[in-house]
Amino acid sequence: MLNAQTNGTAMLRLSGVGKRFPGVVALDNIDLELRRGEIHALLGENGAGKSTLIRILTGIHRADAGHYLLNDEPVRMENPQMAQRLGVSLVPQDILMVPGFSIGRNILLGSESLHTLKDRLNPHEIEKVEQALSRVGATFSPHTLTSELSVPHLHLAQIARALLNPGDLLILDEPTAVLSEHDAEQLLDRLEQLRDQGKSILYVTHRLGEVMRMADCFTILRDGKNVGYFRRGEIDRQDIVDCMAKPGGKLPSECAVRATPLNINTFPRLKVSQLSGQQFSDVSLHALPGEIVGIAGVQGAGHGNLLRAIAGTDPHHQGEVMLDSRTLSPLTSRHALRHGILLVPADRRGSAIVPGLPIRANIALSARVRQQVRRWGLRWHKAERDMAQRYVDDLTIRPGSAETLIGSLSGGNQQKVVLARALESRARLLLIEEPTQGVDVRAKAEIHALLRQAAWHNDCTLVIASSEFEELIGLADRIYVMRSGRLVKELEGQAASYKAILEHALS
Ligand SMILES: Nc1ncnc2c1ncn2[C@@H]1O[C@H](COP(=O)(O)OP(=O)(O)OP(=O)(O)O)[C@@H](O)[C@H]1O
Repeated sequence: MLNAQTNGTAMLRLSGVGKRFPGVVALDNIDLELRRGEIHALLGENGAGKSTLIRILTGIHRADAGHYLLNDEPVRMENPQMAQRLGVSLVPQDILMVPGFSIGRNILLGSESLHTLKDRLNPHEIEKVEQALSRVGATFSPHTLTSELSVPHLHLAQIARALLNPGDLLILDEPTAVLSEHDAEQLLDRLEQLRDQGKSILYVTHRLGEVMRMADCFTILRDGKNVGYFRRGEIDRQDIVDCMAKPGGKLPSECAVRATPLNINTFPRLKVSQLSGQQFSDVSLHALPGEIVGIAGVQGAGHGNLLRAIAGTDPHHQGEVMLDSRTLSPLTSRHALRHGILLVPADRRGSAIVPGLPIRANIALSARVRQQVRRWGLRWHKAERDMAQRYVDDLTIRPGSAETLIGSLSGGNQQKVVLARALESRARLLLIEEPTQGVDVRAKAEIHALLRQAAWHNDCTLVIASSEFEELIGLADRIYVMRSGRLVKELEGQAASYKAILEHALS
């Protein structure tokens, strides 16, 4: 066990680490020191090299160059098991769970008792998992199958797994990207406790508020290079953004104003009446043509389930959904899609990309997109390429060619491609869960600009479910607050403050 005396000494030292992928230098000559009892923020735009560095530290990738000292001993991390043995714990960006197993088995994977029958945990193990789950605020049972849980719940379970027996070096890759503010807060408190116990924490996030609050030092990567190391107090939020951005890059304006006001006397594009389904009940709401409507809720509030039911992907028990004054019956995903309702789910990377296809083909996976780029009824490759390249440029997707395989993009850049597909589909109603999870500050502003453009200029109605309330305040014309499966408040204009949303979402 570490003690206060060892705090501040180096736990890990990297020098000259490099990694190349075909056509990309992902990491170039990186030096990094992680000290005991410190939270070290690793920051950078999408594609800067953060996940690659983490994969090297945890034995998932091998570095092409450089040295790695752990506790002053040179190591060559052969695989993730070795990293775990040496006390390096990881909360990955993607969900890494065995699909048919219960959450309990997934959390204990590799350390279950030998006497345990298949998929049966003994009472001691169940208690251990329950404690691990409750430590991160999760309320579901250890027996729940992974297939029954939402994406945020799966992430919470992964965090619980890493915190069960955290090694001396804990690495977290965007752990709060899909968590509600409440759960994120709880995690940050827990990390501060672990730091006080002498653990070293390497923390990757695009939520700069989090690291401004708790990080002791910051390393900033840009295009695979280490462009800055700062101690707390030496740098503020704006300096970080400036340091992360490529020279000459500019954030799109976030404070745009709608050119023509919404016509509140027109018939709603979407009208939901007394809809009940899995984890929500008796929901009535409406959205006008060209309106951006937010549904705010903490994780588990049911806002994601509601969106999926409106899109016909999840079943509903009662109530109806009308699009442009026509009742959608039957309310199936195929039917909804035919009428121009498109869902962008939270698990975009898991469910919405084909890794072996280029960006261009991934955007054109949607039949609605393919219709836009046809000539004389045939697929028109040039139009498809030009369309995809436009999004690559507008959303600064990197590497910057529409022909790049999507599987080789960083997580945030993959998210941008999935959103590009939704925007290009020219839907009448776009239902988006957590539109900017895992994307950097610049891309966030770019995505907001494109969403506004879709609503204001292309007459698309947007319903956005998010647990990031500040995002909704900046983006939505009106916000419904959802709590425990019910809409509890509708807020608009000045009344839609962060405090008001939080009060209704939690009380
Ligand atoms: N398996 C791979 N094959 C080819 N290129 C890759 C692979 N993994 C990453 N890259 C490339 O390496 C660079 C760094 O990617 P990385 O995932 O480390 O970025 P990141 O900083 O973690 O981004 P994000 O914030 O979006 O997660 C990117 O240009 C990416 O396209």
